Amino acid sequence: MGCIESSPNAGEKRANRKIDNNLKLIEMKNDSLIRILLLGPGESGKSTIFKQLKLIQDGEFQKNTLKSTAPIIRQNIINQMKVLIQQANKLLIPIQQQKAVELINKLSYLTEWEEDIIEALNLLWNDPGIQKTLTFKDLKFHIFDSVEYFFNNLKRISSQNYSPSNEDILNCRVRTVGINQAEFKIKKTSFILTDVGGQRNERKKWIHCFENVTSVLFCTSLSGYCQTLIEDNSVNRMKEAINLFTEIYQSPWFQKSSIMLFLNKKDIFEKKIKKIDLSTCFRDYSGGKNYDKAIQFIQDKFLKNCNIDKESARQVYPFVTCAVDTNNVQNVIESALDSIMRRRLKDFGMF
Ligand SMILES: Nc1nc2c(ncn2[C@@H]2O[C@H](COP(=O)(O)OP(=O)(O)OP(=O)(O)O)[C@@H](O)[C@H]2O)c(=O)[nH]1
Ligand SMILES: [Mg+2]
Repeated sequence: MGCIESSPNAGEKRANRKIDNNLKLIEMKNDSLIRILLLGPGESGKSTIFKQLKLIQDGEFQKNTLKSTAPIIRQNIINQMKVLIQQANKLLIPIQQQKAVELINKLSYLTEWEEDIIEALNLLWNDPGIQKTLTFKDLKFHIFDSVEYFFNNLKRISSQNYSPSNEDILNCRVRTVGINQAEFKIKKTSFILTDVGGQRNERKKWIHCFENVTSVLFCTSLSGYCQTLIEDNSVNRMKEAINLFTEIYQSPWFQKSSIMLFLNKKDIFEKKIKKIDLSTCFRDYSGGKNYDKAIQFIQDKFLKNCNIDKESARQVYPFVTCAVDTNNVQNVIESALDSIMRRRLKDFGMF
């Protein structure tokens, strides 16, 4: 007589599923570590996100970071004042404090500031000519986004025992040359994060980090819609970022990677959009100086070349971010990590 095998009851099925899932989890853990690659054009905020993750993980910046960043911040300040002086001359805007101009123009790399330098910087920052020149930033010339932040904190930064605050470090600008990598553990998820230089000449090095990427975190500056590239002042920054994003999305390297789109610098964008219409960049925009409409329009422009409606296509996860705001980055990163983990579980057939 043949033996009829009884089919498993609901309890057994549940138990089997649990074993299956546990095996898949082990397989998934063994598969490889999560690798996240920060990509995007220059000055979009990649390294600021990288710094934020260090801060979120460790709770504070290390002493050697504080020590090495202080002179860079002071150099940022001197260099940006030189830019303002040069642009005032170019725009034929008179500067009253000519002695201060001479002193600042003479300076090269400095680690300490003497009293006369501090005074010259103060006088120049309050000079009507420099303030007038500043109103032409973006439209006529480029200057660091953090220029106002640092000059508004000049008194503290010029003090003798100055040690940078977390905010100072996050606002400090150092162009990335080459590749930086670190391992992080946030919300029990371990991952390797790679930060690269975004300016055009740096992008040649990107290919070295393209293998086995779980997720690409593409950073773009929302405030770039009225700016041109440092590398080529005939190219609009936002248009360059959209082209780059499309290239990354379509690249064969990332066909299995999830893509996070960080529409960054929302704080700067919020102020700028009230003054400069988005139609200066996109003629087909007609939403006026409205923050939400403008963000939606930009997001659609980035996603227009991604096949997000098609079933087979990969998901792009857009986030509107402010990389200098630790709480915002923490929330966004946790949510991005959730999406990455969910996507991995799906890839391993677990839901
Ligand atoms: N206000 C504001 N400033 C930001 C934000 N994100 C970045 N910045 C500033 O923008 C500047 C450029 O940021 P980085 O993180 O150096 O840009 P990056 O993408 O790493 O640039 P590269 O290294 O040249 O590729 C820094 O001074 C940051 O402090 C933001 O959301 N808001
Ligand atoms: Mg960088």
